Amino acid sequence: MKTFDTLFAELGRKAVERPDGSGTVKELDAGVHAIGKKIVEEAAEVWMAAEYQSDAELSEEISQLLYHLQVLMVAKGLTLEDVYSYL
Ligand SMILES: N=c1c2ncn([C@@H]3O[C@H](COP(=O)(O)OP(=O)(O)OP(=O)(O)O)[C@@H](O)[C@H]3O)c2ncn1[C@@H]1O[C@H](COP(=O)(O)O)[C@@H](O)[C@H]1O
Repeated sequence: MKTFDTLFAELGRKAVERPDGSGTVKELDAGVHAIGKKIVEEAAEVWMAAEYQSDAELSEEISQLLYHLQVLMVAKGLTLEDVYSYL
């Protein structure tokens, strides 16, 4: 099963290798402003799912929010340690 750390490593590789068809590359190219908007959108979907949808749907929305947060981390050049140091 993929974890937060293994997904982050995968996204870092995508950013460097820039494979065709990667949604991550497309999102990175769109820039921090666009990524930030996606994060806000996904956060709202998490909120709504928590109030009105199933646990499975909530879990999926949370996974998408985590993904977009990771894309922002890659876009800004942050490492996992940068974030973990505040946990
Ligand atoms: N975990 C994810 C992941 N979670 C969410 N998303 C993207 O986030 C978006 C989900 O947003 P929405 O629910 O709003 O769906 P949508 O409205 O149809 O999406 P858009 O129209 O905004 O693109 C979709 O575009 C998904 O492709 C993800 N895209 C990729 N990954 C993983 O990231 C890795 C790299 O992916 P690629 O860069 O695409 O190869 C792979 O392991 C993927 O499984």
